[in-house]
Amino acid sequence: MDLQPSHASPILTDPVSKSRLGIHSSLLAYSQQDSPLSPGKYTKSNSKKNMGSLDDVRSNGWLDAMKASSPPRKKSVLKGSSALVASIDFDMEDYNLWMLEYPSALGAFEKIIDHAKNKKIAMFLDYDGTLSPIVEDPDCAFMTEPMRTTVRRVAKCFPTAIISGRSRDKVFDLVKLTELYYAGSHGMDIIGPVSDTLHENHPDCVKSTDDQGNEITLFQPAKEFLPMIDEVFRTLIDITKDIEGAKVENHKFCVSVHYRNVEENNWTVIAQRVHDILKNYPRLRSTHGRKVLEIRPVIDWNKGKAVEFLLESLGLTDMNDVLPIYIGDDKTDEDAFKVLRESNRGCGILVSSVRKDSNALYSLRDTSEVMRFLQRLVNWKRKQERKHGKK
Ligand SMILES: O=P(O)(O)OC[C@H]1O[C@H](O[C@H]2O[C@H](CO)[C@@H](O)[C@H](O)[C@H]2O)[C@H](O)[C@@H](O)[C@@H]1O
Repeated sequence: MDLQPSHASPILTDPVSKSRLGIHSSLLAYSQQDSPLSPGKYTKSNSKKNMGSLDDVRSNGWLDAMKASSPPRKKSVLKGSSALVASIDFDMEDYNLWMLEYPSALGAFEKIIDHAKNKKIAMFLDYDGTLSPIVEDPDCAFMTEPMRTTVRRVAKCFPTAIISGRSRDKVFDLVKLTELYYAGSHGMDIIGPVSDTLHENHPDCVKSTDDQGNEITLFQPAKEFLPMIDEVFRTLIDITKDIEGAKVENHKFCVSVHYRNVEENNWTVIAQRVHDILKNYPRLRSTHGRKVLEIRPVIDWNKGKAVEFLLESLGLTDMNDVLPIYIGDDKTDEDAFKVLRESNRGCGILVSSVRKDSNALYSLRDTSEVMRFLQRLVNWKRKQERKHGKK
């Protein structure tokens, strides 16, 4: 199977490589750590006096990453301003060139479904920026009703999971669909179907029942970090409370520190404070999302591992029978794109209206294109079923 567009895109180096973090490899596997830690024993000191010099976040690349972490707003076209019109034309040309490397999944739809024939599609969806547009207030990132209906239809046709950086509960509250599986906290909190082989490979899986009484598997590989995350969450609330616009969210196994609504000249301050707090937590690390710093446990687990886990729990690991499709917009989705690309199965679709290097194979411009792509997939599936006499 070759789903690769003719111009293969450059493969990213791991944005959170061990060497860049400067973390000893023994810290990477949660299973190698001692027994669960209790709150209060992680920090050496949270005092602002103890903080490093302001050079830190500038020299280690945090500030540059923060500035690059969300597409710039489109400038409004001033009538008569030929310079601005020229710059927008250049952006379009640049985007169109980029699309030669990452063709539109709508344009390449026939090619994609050609590979889906005689295969089971497994659908993986990110939430923010994929199913709901990016908005100023994370609490107001609602899905439209047409998108909800579309995702419900997708889930009726194909096994479907949402893999989000939000906590599982929060993303479920926003999506409100019981027809799918959910993985919250960047895949560190998964509810999937029951599978015996899964329990052999992941002895930490817990069998349980959901609210509807269905048997489910609960997998939480960072369980022992709960008290630490809770403690760092409270500390981060405290050290950012004087920064106007800063917002800290507790996502159970990770914490988000938002700076979207913080004046840009305060980004150094917020970055430096987070950076200094993390010096006291060697078992936590920070990654960059869209105008957000994500604090998470240093464990060998991410959205890519969550995709593999869910495929296994769905009994869909046979490469020849299955076409996994993953749609996402953010850096954390790159781990999932990478898993699909490196195992040469399925396809990653990056949602972006600006050029970005990615491990995805295809692109979609925005959430409305995501909805159109999903609708076309549902229509194609129903046509297939009618052709094969299924109701
Ligand atoms: O993995 P995802 O489902 O994409 O979650 C990633 C982060 O999404 C949310 O933040 C982003 O969307 C917000 C609403 O549009 C926006 O205001 C913010 O600037 C974005 O970073 C969520 O609030 C984060 O906690 C997630 O980690």
